[in-house]
Amino acid sequence: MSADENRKVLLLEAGPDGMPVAARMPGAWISLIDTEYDWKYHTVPQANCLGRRIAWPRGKLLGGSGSTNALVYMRGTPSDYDRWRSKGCEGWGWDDVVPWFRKSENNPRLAESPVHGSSGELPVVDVPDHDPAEELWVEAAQEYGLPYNPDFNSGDQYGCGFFQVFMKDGERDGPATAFLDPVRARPNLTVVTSAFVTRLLVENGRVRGVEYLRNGKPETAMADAEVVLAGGTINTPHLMMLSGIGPADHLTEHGIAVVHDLPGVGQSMQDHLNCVVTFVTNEKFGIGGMTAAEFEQATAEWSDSRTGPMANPWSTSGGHANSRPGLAEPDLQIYGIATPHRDHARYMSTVPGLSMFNVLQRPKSSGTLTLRSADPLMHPAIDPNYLSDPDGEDMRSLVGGVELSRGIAATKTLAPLRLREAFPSGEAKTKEEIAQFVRAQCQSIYHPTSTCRMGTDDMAVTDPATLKVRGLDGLRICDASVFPDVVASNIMATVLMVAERGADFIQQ
Ligand SMILES: Cc1cc2nc3c(=O)[nH]c(=O)nc-3n(C[C@H](O)[C@H](O)[C@H](O)COP(=O)(O)OP(=O)(O)OC[C@H]3O[C@@H](n4cnc5c(N)ncnc54)[C@H](O)[C@@H]3O)c2cc1C
Repeated sequence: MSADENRKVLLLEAGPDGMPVAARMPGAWISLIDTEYDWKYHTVPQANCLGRRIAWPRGKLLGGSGSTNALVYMRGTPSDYDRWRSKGCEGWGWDDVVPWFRKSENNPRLAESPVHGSSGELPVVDVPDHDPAEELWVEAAQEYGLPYNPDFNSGDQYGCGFFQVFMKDGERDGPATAFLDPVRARPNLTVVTSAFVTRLLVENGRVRGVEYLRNGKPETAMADAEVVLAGGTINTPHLMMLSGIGPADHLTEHGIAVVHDLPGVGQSMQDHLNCVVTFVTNEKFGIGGMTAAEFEQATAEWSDSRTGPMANPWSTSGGHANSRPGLAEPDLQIYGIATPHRDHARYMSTVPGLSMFNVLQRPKSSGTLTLRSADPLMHPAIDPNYLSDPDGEDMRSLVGGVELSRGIAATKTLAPLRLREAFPSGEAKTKEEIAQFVRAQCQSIYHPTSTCRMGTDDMAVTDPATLKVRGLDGLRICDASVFPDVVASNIMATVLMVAERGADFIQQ
């Protein structure tokens, strides 16, 4: 937006300025969860997951979750965006969106491909050093029957291989470093960090500015042209509801004056659910086999030369597969992670091994985000309503995923490791026992979307032709909350595509 020097742009970010080392070091992203760089959200108790509250980390720093995530660059499939178009989002089909993906991409290996870009801000590359454990898992997945796929973003996701990442010279690159840092000195751009926006100021049907807290003190910023919300799937609808924009009955319940009745705000929420099957071995294998001294050495190597095991986010050996015969497209994204951890490495194993992720890519369940209170400091109630689809298709996919992991673990390629399936999935034999394991252990892979979804129906919040909030002047949304539904991939590449389009709409 600030490329046009006739515009003045104010960027307000709730998190602190600067990027901690753990955000820059690809192998350390997981250590940012539950820190001051995380909003530390949890779902409400999930009825179909034995009443568990499931962690939903969200990045709280410049670049948002794009500065704390696992670095995987993955687009959805052509059918995802064509479905968006057929749901009333004219201009958002695959052919329409490919140029916007290409615009921000700088992909040296795939520069010749008509669907990839080579001159954008975001470097999309292969991880320079794969661990032999990752290579072995990809070999095993091929033996199991998945074809090797050299480019998961070509429009055909099926198969196994190595995911590409947004990284430059061994360091994370992303929204903050690739897009913001290079233009931060522009005189028409002001960045204010530690600024927590608490309310939109609306007058006569037009958003005029925002109120925010800076170091605990209330401040106001007024916008001559417009306010663009990019707070993400949780915070954008939360802020709108706190400001009186949302379902009228719900706002009234919380004593908030209704400014604009928009029943779809906070509805239609989707997420990708992950079920992890862990296998252990006594062989020295992968990062799970590294000693504390070796870890220290790897960290020192990264600090000196940006190479070695810590230049790897440990999330790139994977693929897309079908949980059962008869599916038109893969319903699972799978990963072979070179350590047998639990809950995204919050709990580690005492011996080496493999974690095989099975991520439900096309969930049929959807949920809601609602207010707990009119206090902006109180977290909203996040209810993805996991595994609630009446036909039980979501559960069938994840049960199939557990069987798929077992199939890969049983290949001849992995036989020398003498893998043992760990507790608790190891105890689950029948389909019902596996389903109970899924209910007891599934977790989010942190891809929530669609709480202010685009569309033209009565429940749509955002106009697909402009990304403006429907029925209100001076307010646009540019984040994952506008997705009409979740795409079958990690979602940051699609968020950047939405942002490119949003910038273009503003320019017009
Ligand atoms: C741990 C983790 C791993 C992930 N791994 C991957 C991956 O490998 N690949 C991938 O594609 N996706 C991944 N994702 C998902 C992806 O990173 C996010 O979905 C994506 O970044 C969402 O972008 P967004 O702009 O919608 O929101 P966010 O990235 O969440 O950005 C919102 C920004 O707004 C700020 N903000 C919010 N509310 C306010 C307020 N009231 N006032 C001021 N500022 C505010 C936040 O602090 C944040 O900086 C991961 C996510 C997480 C959390």
